[in-house]
Amino acid sequence: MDINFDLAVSNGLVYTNNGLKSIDIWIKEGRIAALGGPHRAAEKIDAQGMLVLPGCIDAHVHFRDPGPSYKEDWLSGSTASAAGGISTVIDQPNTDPRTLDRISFEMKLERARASSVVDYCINGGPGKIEELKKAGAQAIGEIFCYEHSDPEIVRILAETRRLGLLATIHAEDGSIIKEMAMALSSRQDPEVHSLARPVEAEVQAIEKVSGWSDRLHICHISSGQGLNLIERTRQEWTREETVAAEPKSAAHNNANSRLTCEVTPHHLLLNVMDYKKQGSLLKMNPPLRGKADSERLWEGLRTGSIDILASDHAPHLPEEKGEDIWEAPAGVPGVETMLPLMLFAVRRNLLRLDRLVDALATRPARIFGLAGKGAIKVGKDADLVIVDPKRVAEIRADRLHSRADWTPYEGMKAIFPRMTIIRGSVVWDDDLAVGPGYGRFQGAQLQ
Ligand SMILES: NC(=O)N[C@@H](CC(=O)O)C(=O)O
Ligand SMILES: [Zn+2]
Ligand SMILES: [Zn+2]
Repeated sequence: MDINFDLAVSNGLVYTNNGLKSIDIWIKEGRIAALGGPHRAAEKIDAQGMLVLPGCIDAHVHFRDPGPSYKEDWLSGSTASAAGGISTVIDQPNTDPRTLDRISFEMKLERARASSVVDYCINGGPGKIEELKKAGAQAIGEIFCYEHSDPEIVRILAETRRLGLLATIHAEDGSIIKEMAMALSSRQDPEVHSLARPVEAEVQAIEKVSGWSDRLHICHISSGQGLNLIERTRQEWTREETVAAEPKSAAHNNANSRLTCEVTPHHLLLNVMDYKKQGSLLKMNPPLRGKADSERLWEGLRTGSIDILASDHAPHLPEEKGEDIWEAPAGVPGVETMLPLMLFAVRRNLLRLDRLVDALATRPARIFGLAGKGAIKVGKDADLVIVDPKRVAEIRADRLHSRADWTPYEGMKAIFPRMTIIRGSVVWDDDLAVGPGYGRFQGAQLQ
């Protein structure tokens, strides 16, 4: 028999579109070329006793490069990703300079090209949207609602929609935050951050943007009320669709796929009570809420009404975060711990494995238009995560790879992947196994 394939991943329990199967994966030229054998391959990875999942997509990371790269850069951020089973990231535009036009986009692209070890997409901010589209922006956003006036947001959403791009929204209304912050300015306890950015700010922003566009992705929802509003809006949009003269058929015209949303691990696993132990380290936007909110978010993730998990990996150094609660920068790291924490959640029966794969691979690939990614299927990129479901470990910041150098999940149990494979090459095997720049741009234009 000829050696037809470059690599075989054998004897694993493989997550296919038809469920978990004991099946061998045959890889050629970076793609999945066959499922099931027998065939012959130049190299073989024995995945006996392992789960083999599609490589995960983190649709929301802040890699700080170009910009304050002492907090993170493309190499450190992508190494953390690979170690956490993330094979593709989508980077956000609030870098320095902000990614608002072709020049700043290309500057970031060049840095990612030189350093990223995982595949990547780059979002454009609400600047020169047409230019950003041509440069290969995956989506526009996250659009920080609290940074813009209502008419500005209306204009940004209209232009984004006209150009056929997806608008991703950081839904917090600025006027509510301003008012609350003023009223609370004498308080110094960390909880004040959650009070100054109340649930109403999230609800109000979602309410507004969903009246201004009919295709939106809401980032990092934090509250039960926010989720309830998303669900109600989908129902309204569905009713409008049913009475519309032209029946809409394509999946993208369905109200459920026109209004999508994401949740972060921190809004699921942490709540305002955790300020007691971690104080201003837990300052992030949107802020932590009560336990009832987290429970409602878990429920939304389980039912699929929350489409995807995304980390909102927002690294800052602990010494910066320890400042006065009003002055501390907002954001927590999370790209490396997301899949491991959620695999442990599956073990605890908080989430089903099929929903986890849907939320970290299938749906992000669909929502962000990554046709070659998101499934173990012939023809797709051979992006695989190999997991030993029995290997439970405690999270320790000194074993993680982000320059942030701390984690809000210290001591929590998690299941880190054994190996991450991207386009048929082992990228992570308890250590980095490729050189800087292995990752490839997944944008529409410049592949
Ligand atoms: N989530 C955060 O608290 N901070 C993010 C920005 C953002 O996503 O809002 C950051 O870039 O630091
Ligand atoms: Zn945000
Ligand atoms: Zn963000």
